[in-house]
Amino acid sequence: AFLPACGSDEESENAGPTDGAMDSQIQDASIFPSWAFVSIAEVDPTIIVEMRYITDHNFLGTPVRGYNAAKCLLTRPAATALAKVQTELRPLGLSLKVYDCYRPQGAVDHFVEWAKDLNDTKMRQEFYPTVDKANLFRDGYIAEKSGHTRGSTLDVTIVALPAGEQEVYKSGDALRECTLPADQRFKDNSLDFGTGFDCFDLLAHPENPALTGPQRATRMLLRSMMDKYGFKGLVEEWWHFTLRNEPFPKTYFKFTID
Ligand SMILES: C[C@@H](N)C(=O)N[C@H](C)C(=O)O
Ligand SMILES: [Zn+2]
Repeated sequence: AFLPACGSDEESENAGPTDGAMDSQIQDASIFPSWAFVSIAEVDPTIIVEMRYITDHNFLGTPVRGYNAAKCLLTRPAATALAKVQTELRPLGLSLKVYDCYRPQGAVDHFVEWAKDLNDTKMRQEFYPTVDKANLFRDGYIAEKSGHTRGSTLDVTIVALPAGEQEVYKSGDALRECTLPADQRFKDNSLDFGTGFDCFDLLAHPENPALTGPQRATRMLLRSMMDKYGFKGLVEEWWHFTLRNEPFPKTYFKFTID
């Protein structure tokens, strides 16, 4: 049987504990461990799921390997903690919306292959308008060993209810910079966090001083709610969170999302 890749070199914000309660139980990271993972829809069906990497509307401009179903899979402790955040947000007329959850290692490998082709800048205008493609990994916007692959990391935003309409992206549509004001960039139904999702830019850094007061407050709301239930943010991306006490801090899973 395949033994999972293990190691601790990962995005610095995501360094987990040195050992995980469940790591030693993993036999084969290529097989879906249903005892350890769950679809968020089964835990809280009110959380909006908009898995971007199964679509063309992402920084590659093409569906990513390993995403065969639009499911948000998370480890059970991460899913339970996320449902608690949702329970606090709902009475405020707000809901979480997830863009990415568990990410198979094959998908990360696809990101790495894409990054090597510096001529493929199809989606640059929207997703990394000011950063050289060659620097996206170096600058911390994408990780070769990602917390997502350990199953307790997710990309998430907040939507006001009832959820507003969204634009539908079709391959080849004109792109607009993710750093533009909310009424000029891609029309997501998210609250205004100052940038779009997967906006690889200094403006996506949670503490960027150029944000307006309301944008800062929206980021603080998400971060404080996620923090309250055990998630830690990332310095480069306002949407990315990892469960601090993640059950598999050393296991990079390979199973596909089916
Ligand atoms: C690619 C982006 N959504 C993301 O999740 N970035 C972090 C750094 C990662 O790849 O783990
Ligand atoms: Zn992420």
